[in-house]
Amino acid sequence: MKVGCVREIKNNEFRVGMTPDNVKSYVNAGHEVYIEKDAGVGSGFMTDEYVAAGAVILDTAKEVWDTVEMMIKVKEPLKEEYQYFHKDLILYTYLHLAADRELMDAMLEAGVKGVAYETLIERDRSIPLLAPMSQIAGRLSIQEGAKYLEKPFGGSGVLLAGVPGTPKANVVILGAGTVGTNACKVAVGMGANVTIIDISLSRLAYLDDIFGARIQTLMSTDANIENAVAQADLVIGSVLIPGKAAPKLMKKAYLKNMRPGSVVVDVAVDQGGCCETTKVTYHDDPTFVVDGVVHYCVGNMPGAVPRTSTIALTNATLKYGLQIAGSGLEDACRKNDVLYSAINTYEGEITCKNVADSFGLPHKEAKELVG
Ligand SMILES: NC(=O)C1=CN([C@@H]2O[C@H](COP(=O)(O)OP(=O)(O)OC[C@H]3O[C@@H](n4cnc5c(N)ncnc54)[C@H](O)[C@@H]3O)[C@@H](O)[C@H]2O)C=CC1
Ligand SMILES: CC(=O)C(=O)O
Repeated sequence: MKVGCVREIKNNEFRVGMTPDNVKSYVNAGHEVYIEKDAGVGSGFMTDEYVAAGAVILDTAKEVWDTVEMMIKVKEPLKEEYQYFHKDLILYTYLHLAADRELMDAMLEAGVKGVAYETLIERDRSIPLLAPMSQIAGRLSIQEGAKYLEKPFGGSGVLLAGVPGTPKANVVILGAGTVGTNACKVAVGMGANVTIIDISLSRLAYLDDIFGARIQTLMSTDANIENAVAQADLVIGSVLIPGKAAPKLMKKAYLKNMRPGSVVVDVAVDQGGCCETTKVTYHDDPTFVVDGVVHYCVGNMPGAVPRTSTIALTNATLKYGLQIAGSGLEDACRKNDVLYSAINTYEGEITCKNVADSFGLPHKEAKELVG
């Protein structure tokens, strides 16, 4: 199959869909690989490394889009990229369609086969193509939160760990999955008081086992969230219902109970965010203030540490990408039925129930359409 990747064009996005090592794996498996010139430079992968691995370098994104049968990206395509969509194109990337109706409509209109990293669910219910970026975003969320708590960045001037004789900062984490656990690890490591909230008691029990008395776990109820947030210096939004728009757990009214200069980092912004006041921000202007509370809502947080992120992401995407390229999407699904869960759009139909439900639209099961 002809596969390839282009340079990401989202604001301050420096990750790339394929490393030179990935190229070698595809070439060794008999595929042709096309890479846009300088696509990997932001992650420290130079064009001559791609050439040495066996890639054909093309000067423009258009040439790559027009050549490949499977496009391997990182972020959802932006409007400028919709012109390259066509029937039979396999688009293998993060899509987050529940937060982007325009993209979904463009993909449906063109008949694109959209394979979304974030909805590929393995047999053990893990989300292997989301997990590495969630690990990174979870760890970054505390780092960013700590920064925006600093007074010169608009924060309340609280140090997460405090010092002897002063209160530690209170960190409240909404969602105890991969982002939440990684945020918890860093916040505990930095010496903050951590409260973590989830609807899954088994998940809370797991965290209780891991962190013991160093954290407080709470069931996700409106009352628990409202009370915890009122005491919080830093709130991390990290809930997910795969494919679906995030539930708005953090109400606007709660902000008034928080100390001015407290910070909300809504990592779940890529699924629409779990705070009523969330709106998408970008790395070059990442925060805004509502009712005195600083909001950080960057949808591509791992793009800030692209070398680590690209390697972590492609470690996970390579295996499934080779399966799709090796047999074609349809046959690859028959051989590994886990792949059906990643197909969000297929020849003009929505094939992910949670995406369809987010817009009140019907869907068809990918298995029925693909066969
Ligand atoms: N902004 C960014 O750059 C990035 C954003 N993300 C996003 O972060 C979000 C979280 O991802 P993961 O941690 O990997 O998901 P996950 O599936 O590992 O964890 C989500 C957790 O949310 C919990 N949850 C669901 N509904 C809830 C509710 N009503 N109350 C409390 N908890 C609830 C689930 O039980 C689960 O434990 C996703 O939207 C993901 O796309 C991930 C990586 C980067
Ligand atoms: C998960 C995602 O969308 C990202 O890493 O940018």
